Amino acid sequence: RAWMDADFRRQLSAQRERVEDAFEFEGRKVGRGSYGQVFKTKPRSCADASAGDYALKQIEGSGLSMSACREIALLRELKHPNVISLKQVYLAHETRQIWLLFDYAEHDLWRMINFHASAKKCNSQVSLPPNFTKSIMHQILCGIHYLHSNWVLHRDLKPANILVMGATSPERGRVKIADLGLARLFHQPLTPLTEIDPVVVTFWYRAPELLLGARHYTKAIDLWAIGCIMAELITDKPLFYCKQEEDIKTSSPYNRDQLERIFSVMGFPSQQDWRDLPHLPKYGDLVRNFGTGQQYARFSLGRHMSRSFGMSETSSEFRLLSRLLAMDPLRRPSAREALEDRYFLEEPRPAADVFNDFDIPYGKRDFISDSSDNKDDPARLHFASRGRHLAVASQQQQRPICSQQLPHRFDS
Ligand SMILES: C[C@H](O)c1c(Cl)cncc1-c1cnc2c(c1)CCCN2C(N)=O
Repeated sequence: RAWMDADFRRQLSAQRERVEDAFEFEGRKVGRGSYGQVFKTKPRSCADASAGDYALKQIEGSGLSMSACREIALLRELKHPNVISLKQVYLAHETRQIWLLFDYAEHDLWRMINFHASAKKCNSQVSLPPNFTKSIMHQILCGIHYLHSNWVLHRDLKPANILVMGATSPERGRVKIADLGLARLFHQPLTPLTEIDPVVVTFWYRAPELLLGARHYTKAIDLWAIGCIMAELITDKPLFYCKQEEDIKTSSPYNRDQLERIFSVMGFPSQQDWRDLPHLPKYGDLVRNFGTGQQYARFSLGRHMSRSFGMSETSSEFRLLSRLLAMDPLRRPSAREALEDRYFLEEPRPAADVFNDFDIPYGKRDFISDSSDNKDDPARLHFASRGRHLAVASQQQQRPICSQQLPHRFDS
C-alpha cells in the first residue's frame, strides 16, 4: 500500500505546477501585512510585456487551515466585477505554503487618500472629478451587496482593502474589494487581536457594537466600515482616527480610546438612539468609563462634518453618510438600501471608471526590499508599518508634489 502511494505521490508531485516555475517574483515584493506578503508578477510563459500583471499573495504561516480552505473555496465561487477574482491557488507541498493568484490592482484607497492628504499639506490640491467619491462608493456597495447576498461578510473593510485597477488594466478605474476575511483566522470577532504579523491592527473602522463585545460579525458591521471609508474619501482623514499603542496585545474587544474618539465625533448614544445598547457584553465597562455620556452631549456627526469640512447637513451626501454611521446597527441601511439612496440618483451620476477618463495622478507601487524582513527584530513592529509609509513617501518623493511640477490637474 505505502509503496504504491509513494510512487503515485511522486507522479503527482512531478506534475504539479510550482508557483516559482510559473511566475517571476524575485525582488518584486510590493507589500507585506498581517495576511502575508504580495508580489507584482508576470507569467514566465508569455514574454510580451503587454500581458497583464498578476498579484501573487503568499499567505502567512503554513498548512491549509480549515478557515483558509473555506475562504479559498468561497473565493473560487465568487464572481463579481467589484470583487477581486481569485485566478489560481498554489499549494507548495514542500513548504506547505499557500499562494493565491489575483489580477493586479495598481492602486488602493489607502495610498490614494495618503496622496491627497500629502498634496493638501503642500497646498497643492489634486482636484478630482466631481463624482469621484460617489463612483467609488457606488462600486464598493455593489461589491458588498453581492457578497452579502451570498452570505459572505467581509469583516475587515478598510481603505487598504479597496483596490482600484490601474491605467494598464482593461478594467481601468474599477473598484475591487480584496482580502475577503482571509485576514481572519476565526469567524467570531473575539480572536486575539495580535495578528500573525504584529503590525498594529487599526480599530478605526470597527463598528461600536464590536468594540462593546458583540459576539458575531454582521452585515451591518461591514456597512459601518463603508461609512468610515466614505467620510475618509471626503476629508482625506480617518474619521475615527485614534492613536494606537505600539503593540495591542489585548484579546478584549473593548477599546476605550477608540470608543472615546467615536463619541467625540458622533455624540453619546441615548436609550432612544440604541435600544439594545444595555444588552451588549461590555455595557458595564462603558458605564464605568463614560457614565451617562453627558460630556458628549453637544457632539454630532453633522456638527463635526459641517464645522471641520463645511459639509451641509441637508446634502444627500451627508444624509447617506449619517445613515451608514448609525450607532444602532439595526438602523443602518443594507447595501441594497444604500444603493437606492437619492445620493446615487442625483447628478453627477457614479461612473464605471472612477477616474472618469482623466490621467491617474498616483504612482505605481514601489518594490520593497527584504532587509526589514527579519522576524526576530523587535523593532520590526515599527519598521513594518513605517516601511510601508516610507514606500509611499518615496512614491511622493519620486513625484514631487510640493515643487512646481504639479500632477496633471483633473479639471484641466
Ligand atoms: C493582495 C492585495 O490585496 C492585492 C491584490 Cl489581491 C491585487 N492587486 C494588488 C494588491 C495589493 C498590493 N499591495 C498592497 C495592497 C494591495 C494594499 C495596500 C498595501 N499594498 C502595498 N503594496 O503596500
